[in-house]
Amino acid sequence: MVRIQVFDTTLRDGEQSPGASLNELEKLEVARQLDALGVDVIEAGFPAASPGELAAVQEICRQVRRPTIAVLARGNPRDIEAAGEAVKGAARSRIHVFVATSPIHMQYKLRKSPEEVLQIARESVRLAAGLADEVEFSAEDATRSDPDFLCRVFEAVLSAGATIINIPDTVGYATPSEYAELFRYVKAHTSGIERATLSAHCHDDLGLAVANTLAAVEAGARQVEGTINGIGERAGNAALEEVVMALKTRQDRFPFETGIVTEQLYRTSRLVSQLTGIVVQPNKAIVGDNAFAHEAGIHQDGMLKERRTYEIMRPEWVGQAQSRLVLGKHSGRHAVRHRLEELGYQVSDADLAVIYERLMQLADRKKSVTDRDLVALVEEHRTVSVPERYLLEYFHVASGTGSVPTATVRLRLADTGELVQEAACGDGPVDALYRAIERAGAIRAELVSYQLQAVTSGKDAMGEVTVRVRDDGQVFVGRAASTDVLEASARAYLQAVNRMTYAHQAGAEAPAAAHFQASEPAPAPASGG
Ligand SMILES: CC(=O)SCCNC(=O)CCNC(=O)[C@H](O)C(C)(C)COP(=O)(O)OP(=O)(O)OC[C@H]1O[C@@H](n2cnc3c(N)ncnc32)[C@H](O)[C@@H]1OP(=O)(O)O
Ligand SMILES: CC(C)C(=O)C(=O)O
Repeated sequence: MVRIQVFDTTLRDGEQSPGASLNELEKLEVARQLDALGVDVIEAGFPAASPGELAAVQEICRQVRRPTIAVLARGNPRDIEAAGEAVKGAARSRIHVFVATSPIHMQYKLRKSPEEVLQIARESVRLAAGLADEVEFSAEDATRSDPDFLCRVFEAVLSAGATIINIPDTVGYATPSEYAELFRYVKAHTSGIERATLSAHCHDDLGLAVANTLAAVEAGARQVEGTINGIGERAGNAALEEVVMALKTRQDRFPFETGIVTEQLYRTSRLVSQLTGIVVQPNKAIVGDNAFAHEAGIHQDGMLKERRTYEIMRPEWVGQAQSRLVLGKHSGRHAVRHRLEELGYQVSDADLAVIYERLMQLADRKKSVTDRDLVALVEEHRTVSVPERYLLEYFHVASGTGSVPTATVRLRLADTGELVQEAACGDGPVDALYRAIERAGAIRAELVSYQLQAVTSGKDAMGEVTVRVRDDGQVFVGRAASTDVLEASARAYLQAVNRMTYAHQAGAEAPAAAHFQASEPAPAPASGG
């Protein structure tokens, strides 16, 4: 199978991302990881830029021996000699010479005529050819260059010793069909081009870098250039992990192989992100945290039945741990049941219906629902196993500095359907709430303890309230969780009271899990709350 060469320029073009500069040790660490990833060429830097850059490249050449080490140079003797000096210790070296060929670059930036540019390109490549194992030539801004002039330049550099011809879309201007057409044109109109490897180097100004790279491969490119996480000048370069996985996943379109150990992609992405400080967006293809996460119920159901319904790649292929079914307001019952089973809970359809409804209410209030949230809902539901006499219809609590906490509560009495409403003041909002509940339901219970704990962290964390009430020497427990701690407090209290009432009515003890003997050491009662 034909092999596509993977040219990684994270340490050169990637490092041109604002704020992404790496020191010598960091560059070496990335180079080692790129070696483990299996790239064919590491473009390690631009030696003429600074003595530190030159030293970093020299160290990479000494220590990273499998891949070819390339360095970039402008078309002038100073840059090319620095490049030669930098890579002379490499196991296999490449000098990458570039000269701009578009009218706008030649006229305004280089201030040179096309003939002068052609001459510079030829002489530079000739000089470089004597200083490294191989020379790559890039016609900067090729996609805005005159194609016939481009072919003349390529013929000149091929005869001067270049063996890799790069056709960069420097400013991310091309569309996929145009870029492919340019490759076909160059192949058809440049004599000697068949001896060279054609290379694609795309920028992402219009978000087309990966698409353009793949189009170039279809049109004959046999080297792809890019960076990890797509970092690079301006909007960045083609993301190598995306290019490589497109080639691997769509073998029907791209019957090629690469030397990439794809299982190393995620780890490489994390390292580059950590060292450059450039965060990977969660929805980033291949290496983003959500790349294999499914939130919508229909998708989750499909995934559970057959993962290929919604996944074209396995997360393990790219080194991501596993697919995730994220619980949230778009989740369906299949996914909730599945997660519960993974957490060790077998639930009946009726139980699932209740837990699902509570989960949806929670998801409306909370950005993400965690396993701990789900467990809290299940535990709360499991303890609500007696008929409820008092049902909470409504509550309102007013409290603040310098005011008397006041609560209004409306309960429905299950046996008669009657609605009862009362208000009360208290030492604190919870106290006021509990007094209002007691009045509305004509309830007599001694509050033994009140405990509030956060189930998860963050501003939208669920608070879980556990309440113990005592009557006739027996202690009854109620527990409820909600993002609103007052709501959790009201529901937990009513749950304990409902159990107590049930125990009295039935003339028997409430279910074992639902009460404790009075002798159980209980936490101290809440004060004021
Ligand atoms: C498309 C790309 O990504 S190209 C690579 C970009 N990378 C870098 O620029 C690496 C970091 N750059 C640097 O450290 C510095 O810019 C250096 C050391 C390269 C040059 O610094 P300076 O000598 O101060 O020049 P400066 O950067 O201000 O200007 C660039 C000069 O190079 C010239 N130049 C640009 N490209 C080329 C080229 N391919 N061949 C020859 N000359 C070139 C410009 O015309 C300009 O020349 P002038 O001074 O005669 O007008
Ligand atoms: C030097 C070349 C390859 C480049 O980075 C570009 O044109 O974008």
